[in-house]
Amino acid sequence: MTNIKTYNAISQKGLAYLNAHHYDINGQEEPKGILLRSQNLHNEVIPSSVRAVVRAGAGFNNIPVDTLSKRGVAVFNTPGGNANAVKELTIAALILAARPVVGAIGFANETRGGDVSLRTEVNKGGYRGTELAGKTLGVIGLGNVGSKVANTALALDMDVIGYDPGLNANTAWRIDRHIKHAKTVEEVLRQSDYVTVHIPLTDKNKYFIGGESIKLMKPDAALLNFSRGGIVDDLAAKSALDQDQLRVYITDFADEALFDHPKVIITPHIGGSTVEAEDMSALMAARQLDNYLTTGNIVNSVNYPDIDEPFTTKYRVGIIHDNVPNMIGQISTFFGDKNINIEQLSNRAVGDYAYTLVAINDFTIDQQEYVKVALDSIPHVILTRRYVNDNF
Ligand SMILES: NC(=O)c1ccc[n+]([C@@H]2O[C@H](COP(=O)([O-])OP(=O)(O)OC[C@H]3O[C@@H](n4cnc5c(N)ncnc54)[C@H](O)[C@@H]3O)[C@@H](O)[C@H]2O)c1
Ligand SMILES: O=C(O)[C@H](O)COP(=O)(O)O
Repeated sequence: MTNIKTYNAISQKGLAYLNAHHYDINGQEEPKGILLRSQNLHNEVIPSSVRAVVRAGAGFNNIPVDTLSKRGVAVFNTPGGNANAVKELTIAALILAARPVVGAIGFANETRGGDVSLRTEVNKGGYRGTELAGKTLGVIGLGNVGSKVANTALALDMDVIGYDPGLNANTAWRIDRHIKHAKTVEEVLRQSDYVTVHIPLTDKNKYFIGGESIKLMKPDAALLNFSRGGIVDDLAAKSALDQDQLRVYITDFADEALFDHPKVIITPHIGGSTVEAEDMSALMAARQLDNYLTTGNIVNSVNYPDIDEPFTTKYRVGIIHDNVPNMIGQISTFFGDKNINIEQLSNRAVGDYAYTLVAINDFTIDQQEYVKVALDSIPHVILTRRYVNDNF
């Protein structure tokens, strides 16, 4: 059986899917795949047997993607699998930023003894809040999470302004037409009463919201970070709170520097922690992993191009290679040399890498051995794998 190594608590739905498809979970064999959530893989030794690493979740900054790409290991995530969960918690955070709910609960518990209702009624004035309706929400990053937050905020009668230079024709349709599109992040920061960040942690996005950005915000604005620690400069946020340049900071990422600050609310990275989101992300991850290992189809990869074709021939050969000229010519020549008929050839490239999937019906053992050696000898080929269709 093919062994899959897991890290973190992976929902039973995903594990059951793999079990039902004849995988062993954390068995004795060298693993062919790794399934994980937030475990930091940067310092782990990843066995040479591993062909795929799948993140049940959105953020993949915990995975050494560049190193794995050079080794021919496909890395996947599960976009959108937990977006609704993060949206709901972000909306809760907006309400916590508008109404002093946390303090009010503490106050209610302190009024025990004597005439409770009289004391709460006399003193509740200290817990008056404001309403979200009519205020402006700035959303930085309008991907799976940000687009849902933005659309929901409209339903709360907020005005919404969004910023995402990476939107394309496929992703822009998710966003309600009443959302104003900002050309610069500065526009969002200046105009918003609430700013929420939903972007990945990359080298470019490290401290995307720092001291200078916070200075552009209204002094009574609220800042929300349900993306990743390190996207907002927590020390800059703390300093702005201390100098009344920011009203409240709510983050899903604990930081020693922020503990016990009266204007900070910290949650322990629970944005995606709902039963539904964990089930959905694990199931997506398990399906994508099985699909890749058994058919060579790549869906939701973060390092290689997606190719998702029905497996209608007896064999396929998947070739991961650098995105350089003349690869398809060289690959098909070797098949032609041995008189192997190619039924279909799919090729896509993204960034530095490309993927070629060759579909074949008649493929003798001799031909298979020749093709493997020949393809591996082509400069810029990173990995070749053969897939056999059991249903054929
Ligand atoms: N708190 C949690 O538990 C939790 C759960 C899910 C996701 N996340 C985090 O939230 C991030 C976003 O999740 P998602 O599912 O929406 O991802 P996504 O990939 O669907 O969307 C990210 C969007 O950010 C945009 N973007 C990237 N850099 C930007 C920048 N500098 N300025 C503006 N836009 C930028 C991209 O174009 C993309 O549209 C994830 O990368 C992850 O780190 C956290
Ligand atoms: O990027 C994500 O999907 C979230 O941060 C969720 O992380 P988790 O799987 O560790 O809860």
